[in-house]
Amino acid sequence: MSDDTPLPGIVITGASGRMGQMLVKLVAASDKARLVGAVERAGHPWIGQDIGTAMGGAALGVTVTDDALDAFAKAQAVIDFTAPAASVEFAALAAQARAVHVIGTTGLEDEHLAAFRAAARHAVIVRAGNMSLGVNLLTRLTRKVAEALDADWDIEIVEAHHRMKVDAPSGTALMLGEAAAEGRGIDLASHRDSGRDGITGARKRGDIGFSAIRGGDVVGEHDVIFAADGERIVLRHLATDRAIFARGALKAALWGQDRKPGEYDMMDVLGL
Ligand SMILES: NC(=O)C1=CN([C@@H]2O[C@H](COP(=O)(O)OP(=O)(O)OC[C@H]3O[C@@H](n4cnc5c(N)ncnc54)[C@H](OP(=O)(O)O)[C@@H]3O)[C@@H](O)[C@H]2O)C=CC1
Ligand SMILES: O=C(O)C1=N[C@H](C(=O)O)C[C@H](O)C1
Repeated sequence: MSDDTPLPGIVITGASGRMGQMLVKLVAASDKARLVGAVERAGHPWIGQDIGTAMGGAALGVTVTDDALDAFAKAQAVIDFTAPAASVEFAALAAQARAVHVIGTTGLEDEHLAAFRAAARHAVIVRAGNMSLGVNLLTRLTRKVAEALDADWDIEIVEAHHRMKVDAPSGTALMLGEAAAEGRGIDLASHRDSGRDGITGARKRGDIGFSAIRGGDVVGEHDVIFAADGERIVLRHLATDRAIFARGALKAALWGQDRKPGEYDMMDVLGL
């Protein structure tokens, strides 16, 4: 007997971006979901074109639009790797359309998080600063190691990304920092040390330090360093292909179907 339930329809926002194009290709090729929309900002040169041909490939039968609500109304999920203000706007529209909203956007401030919280009263939001299996596992390991070590072990997080990245520290570095702080039983906000420059004074015991490298086409590299007198532990994740983030996001969009409204993360999706 065949199952006639249609596959979940997915809209990609920021469809011309690095992650947007990766997601368009992944969803269009998937046998678990359908690509039903591609959204870009008003005035973008791709508006009105088929997303496949705009990307330089075969037509995919989906026209790029700037009417997000109209696109979301035809979808079961929205995958959104754009910019903080855009993701806030999309969260309200996805909630209105009752579509699952998967948010990969980073560089978020408290005001953006509050807007997501409000939208999640009406719809499912799955958000993570990193959607890859490897980084989410690293996050768990970081928490575990931080739990086992006291403040004689200085925690430093070093990240490297491509020259076009606009936010620092990366969303992943902050995720790792939160996990380290949780493991140690402290609050990250009052122990965060990012942006050292000049005569900074000696390192403050118990702080969690962040350093960011930007250059070339680095997809994403994260080290969590636990440094004590005479020894160091380094936990490392290297991303060499953005497909890892796209695969995680699609998994989240499918996982979110039929869940209760609320905020979820990749730990929920991956069962970690
Ligand atoms: N959570 C994760 O696993 C990952 C998260 N990211 C995060 O995803 C985000 C995007 O990264 P990346 O793809 O490299 O960035 P890009 O700059 O390549 O892409 C962002 C896209 O979003 C579009 N956009 C911005 N504002 C709007 C809007 N209001 N309406 C519609 N489209 C809009 C941009 O259009 P325009 O060019 O016209 O501004 C652009 O096409 C970043 O925050 C990054 O840190 C990235 C990888 C993995
Ligand atoms: O901007 C990127 O490229 C990435 N952003 C995310 C982050 O800020 O951590 C995830 C990944 O590292 C790539």
